[in-house]
Amino acid sequence: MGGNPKEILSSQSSTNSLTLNNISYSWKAGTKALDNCSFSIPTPGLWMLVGANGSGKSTLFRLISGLIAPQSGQIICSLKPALMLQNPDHQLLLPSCASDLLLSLPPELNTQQRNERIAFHLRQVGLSDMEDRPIHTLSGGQKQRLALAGALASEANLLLLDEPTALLDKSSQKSILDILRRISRKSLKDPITALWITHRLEELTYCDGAAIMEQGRLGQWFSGAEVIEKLK
Ligand SMILES: Nc1ncnc2c1ncn2[C@@H]1O[C@H](COP(=O)(O)OP(=O)(O)OP(=O)(O)O)[C@@H](O)[C@H]1O
Repeated sequence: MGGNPKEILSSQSSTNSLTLNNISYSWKAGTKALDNCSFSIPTPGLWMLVGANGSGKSTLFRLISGLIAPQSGQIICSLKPALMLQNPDHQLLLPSCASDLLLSLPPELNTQQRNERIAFHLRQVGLSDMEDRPIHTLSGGQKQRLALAGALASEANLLLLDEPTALLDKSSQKSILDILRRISRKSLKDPITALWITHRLEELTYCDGAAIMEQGRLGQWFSGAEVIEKLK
């Protein structure tokens, strides 16, 4: 997919973790989904995107994750991305929690290291000792947390979360938000950078910054409270 010219750069020397310069993308059907979109995420943290249906948010995530290539502009990314979707059933593949996580782990680990990593990532998302649990017995919220554990097991440090709580109740929503806030804290040794698309405005109270997507462009970063005020 994609066209000319396209350029995705990986840069360890970049001072920003993720920068997009003048990215445009039109789907084959002719829809211009992104139109000269530019922004930077300067530090790790939990960053949220809001915007009307069709404003280009999911297309943006497909570009950052490398599933499609920009038709013009430049993506500079020094992080390893992982995409998380609304419905965890679209991401979980194997029958048990441990076997599913195994798929995401780096291949060079030995058995003991794999088991330790699986236990660690399950603990990280509040699913301690659930290695042998069949996935079909998990609640929707637990499945979404397992999908998150899979992203972390793959050593991704840029999580692209496309409405990850859209199908969840309030309590499961809060547990995912709490985990994301915890693993993206700047005081950690290796904090995660999370970009989170939401239509649930109450979620903006959890973020380090939020921006509004309009007609294929992302606006400037504000606090979550400021964005809630603008959208009222
Ligand atoms: N696979 C595709 N093929 C063709 N057009 C697409 C495709 N995906 C998205 N589009 C179009 O690109 C535009 C932007 O869509 P996109 O899904 O990126 O917006 P969005 O902001 O994520 O919307 P929503 O909030 O509804 O998820 C829309 O006009 C959409 O119809």
